[in-house]
Amino acid sequence: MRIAVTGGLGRIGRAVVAELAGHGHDTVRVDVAPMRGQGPGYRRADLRELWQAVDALDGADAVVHLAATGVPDSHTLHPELAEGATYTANATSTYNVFQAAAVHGIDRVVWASSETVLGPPFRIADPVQLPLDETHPVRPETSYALSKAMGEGLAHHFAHRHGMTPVALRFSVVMDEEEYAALPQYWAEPERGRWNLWSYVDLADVAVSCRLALTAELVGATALMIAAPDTLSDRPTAELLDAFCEKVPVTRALGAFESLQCSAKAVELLGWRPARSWRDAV
Ligand SMILES: NC(=O)C1=CN([C@@H]2O[C@H](COP(=O)(O)OP(=O)(O)OC[C@H]3O[C@@H](n4cnc5c(N)ncnc54)[C@H](O)[C@@H]3O)[C@@H](O)[C@H]2O)C=CC1
Ligand SMILES: O=C(O)[C@H]1OC(=O)[C@H](O)[C@@H](O)[C@@H]1O
Repeated sequence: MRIAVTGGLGRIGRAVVAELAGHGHDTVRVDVAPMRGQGPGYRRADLRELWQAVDALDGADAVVHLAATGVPDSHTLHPELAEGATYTANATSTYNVFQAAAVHGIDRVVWASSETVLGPPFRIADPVQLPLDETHPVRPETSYALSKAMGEGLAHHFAHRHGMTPVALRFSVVMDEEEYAALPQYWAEPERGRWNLWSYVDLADVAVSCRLALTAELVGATALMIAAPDTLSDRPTAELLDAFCEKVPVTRALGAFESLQCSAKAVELLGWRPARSWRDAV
């Protein structure tokens, strides 16, 4: 397959391009950032412009859409303005990518949503229930999360109107070996991980989830949690729940260090088997 990878020069994009190339796919990196030695594997495009998205996806059989931004609040005295810029950039780019896919008759757009659509950092409200899974209400607390939730809404429209089968992958915080080495320094302050329930996902496993989502047999728009099966913490999950989530209902028995973000649906629908844990590296 010939696959356009938006945000292909970014951190996850580079891993996805390598994963797809390793499985015999042709890739085109679509990015607003310039790439030295531009060639057939790269198209520069600012996806906030529809015509640029349409040009960039010409000739692709499928899309992995990773391009997004989080504008730092410190860019302005009024953080609401930075929030608006983040929302507009991401919601518009995601609309444009879906619309460009419709123009070219591309059915499968695999794209980066986020764990944050379900409420992290949980400053406004606690989770409704744990572990988090696809049955939890979508309750974004930030404009970045709102832009991802809007993308999930757009995906349903494009599935309904054009028969597309978009797959939203709700990545947890993406980490790699370098970051695993730094983890022990946070163990004295377990409260720091509460904002996303001590969850993470390995970069290489994320790349595999994108590849599998390109060919999984799915109907309509799908959204899937993508998190490692274990927590980032050295403390058992039951202890974390007692200490930091005592008021949140827990819907089932959990393993000793089991994640509070459940990816069982991705395991079932994609055949995704997250293979890498910080516990093997530290
Ligand atoms: N890194 C993480 O922990 C998580 C990331 N995500 C999502 O995964 C995706 C990829 O994330 P990363 O690789 O970490 O980000 P990154 O910042 O390393 O890469 C994003 C890429 O998108 C490009 N880009 C931004 N705006 C663009 C535009 N208007 N047109 C074309 N290209 C544009 C950037 O130049 C960059 O190369 C993003 O959608 C992000 O929201 C979701 C959950 C967790
Ligand atoms: O890129 C980031 O840092 C953020 O991206 C996301 O969408 C993750 O879900 C969030 O928890 C990360 O903090």
